[in-house]
Amino acid sequence: MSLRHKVEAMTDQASAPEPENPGITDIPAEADLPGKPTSASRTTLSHIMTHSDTNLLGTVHGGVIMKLVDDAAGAVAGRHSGGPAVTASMDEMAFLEPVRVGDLVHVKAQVNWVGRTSMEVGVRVLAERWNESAPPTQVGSAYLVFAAVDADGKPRRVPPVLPETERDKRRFQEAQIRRTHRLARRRAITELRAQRAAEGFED
Ligand SMILES: CCCCCCCCCCCCCCCC(=O)SCCNC(=O)CCNC(=O)[C@H](O)C(C)(C)COP(=O)(O)OP(=O)(O)OC[C@H]1O[C@@H](n2cnc3c(N)ncnc32)[C@H](O)[C@@H]1OP(=O)(O)O
Repeated sequence: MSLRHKVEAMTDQASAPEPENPGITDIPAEADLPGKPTSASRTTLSHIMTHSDTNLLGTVHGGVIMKLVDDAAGAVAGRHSGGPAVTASMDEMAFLEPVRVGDLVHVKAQVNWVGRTSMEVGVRVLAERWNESAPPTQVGSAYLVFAAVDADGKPRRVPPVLPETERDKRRFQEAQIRRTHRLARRRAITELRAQRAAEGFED
């Protein structure tokens, strides 16, 4: 599938009629998947940071945090979709405070939004000293898109997510904004590349 076709195949959640897409595992229209509440798959992954997690500066490596973020988000996506799901993208990974050896890190993840075969998972990273009773502080956040896949690695349908609280509803709406921006950015870049190629520029 060409990039242009892929971008155009990325549609918004369940609002538009389902386009033909032979790449997606076929589920009969009548077999509408029942929605799942946000809380059903919300997950927290906790991990104590040790010396093996540090970078050359002595603080915890960003890649260690990103691995935990991917793991927690993957568990949420797997739970929500009822099977395997793969990371399609990770964006807006923010590191707000350094994390240190001896910090107990909590990675909290939930499904913010779902499309046809993809899910946006929002993640908050909190840290607290392992031996103090002070409340944890937020040290990072990220948004990841996961695609649910079948045994052949092909995208498969995911159940709708049912936001429960006002915070869930706000996150759902914000995720739709990010989705729109992802699509617009990819489309603009694809069109720019096509235009440059048509004008004879070589990369
Ligand atoms: C009960 C069970 C419990 C299970 C409990 C399990 C617990 C377990 C815990 C551990 C969890 C570890 C989690 C690690 C997770 C990895 O580390 S996975 C490894 C890294 N990732 C990969 O290898 C993925 C490689 N990429 C691919 O396989 C394919 O590109 C993909 C992602 C399947 C997409 O395939 P495609 O042919 O491009 O399909 P396409 O129809 O165009 O796109 C499918 C959907 O993805 C979206 N999409 C595709 N690309 C992008 C992109 N770049 N950005 C945003 N969205 C995108 C599309 O918009 C579309 O969404 P919908 O409109 O259908 O909603």
